[in-house]
Amino acid sequence: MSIYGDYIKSVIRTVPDWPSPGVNFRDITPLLQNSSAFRKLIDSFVHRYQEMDLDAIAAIDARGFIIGAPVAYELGCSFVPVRKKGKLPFKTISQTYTLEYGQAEVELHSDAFRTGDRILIMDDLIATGGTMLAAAELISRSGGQVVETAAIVDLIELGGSQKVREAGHSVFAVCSFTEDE
Ligand SMILES: O=P(O)(O)OC[C@H]1O[C@H](OP(=O)(O)OP(=O)(O)O)[C@H](O)[C@@H]1O
Ligand SMILES: Nc1ncnc2[nH]cnc12
Repeated sequence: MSIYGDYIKSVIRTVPDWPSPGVNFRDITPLLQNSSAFRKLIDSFVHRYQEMDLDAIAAIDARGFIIGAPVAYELGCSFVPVRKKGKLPFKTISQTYTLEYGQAEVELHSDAFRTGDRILIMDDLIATGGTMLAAAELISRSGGQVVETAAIVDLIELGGSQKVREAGHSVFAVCSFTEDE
């Protein structure tokens, strides 16, 4: 959690029963609309990672791009998109993962990193952890070193961040939500 964690959390909106009954959707659009909150969010990440000697930020399609690009710009490191299947034009490596219903696939350009590059993976939110784990697997397979995985929100009760940690990766989240919040 960052020093701005409680404030950032207070500007995230919960939309009950969206996109389906029983889901509490954690909507970051009010946070993005609030320039002061968005600046604090990006500054939190920059502060945490400025001494970590990162080579690149690998951000996950689509909401991960919103935070990954400004953080890469501020840190002066590369920005690498981890995209949903079928969006990247060059040679790709891909990783399938399990969603609540069915499977999905993320892809990375095969020349995105050099062996040993220090990579931070960024996404807006960790729920079951499937997306973050698939991205980490892709980075590792392409020779990158996953320094940390980072998100704005951790839905702790869904167990995703725990799974990512059990796979050997460090996890940083600016704030977290329990189901009843
Ligand atoms: O931890 P998980 O259970 O894998 O879920 C988290 C992922 O789900 C959401 O993305 P979504 O696939 O809805 O795509 P979007 O960013 O394009 O909205 C979110 O942005 C994360 O990437
Ligand atoms: N509850 C949730 N809120 C926002 N994004 C999500 N992605 C997966 N689960 C989510």
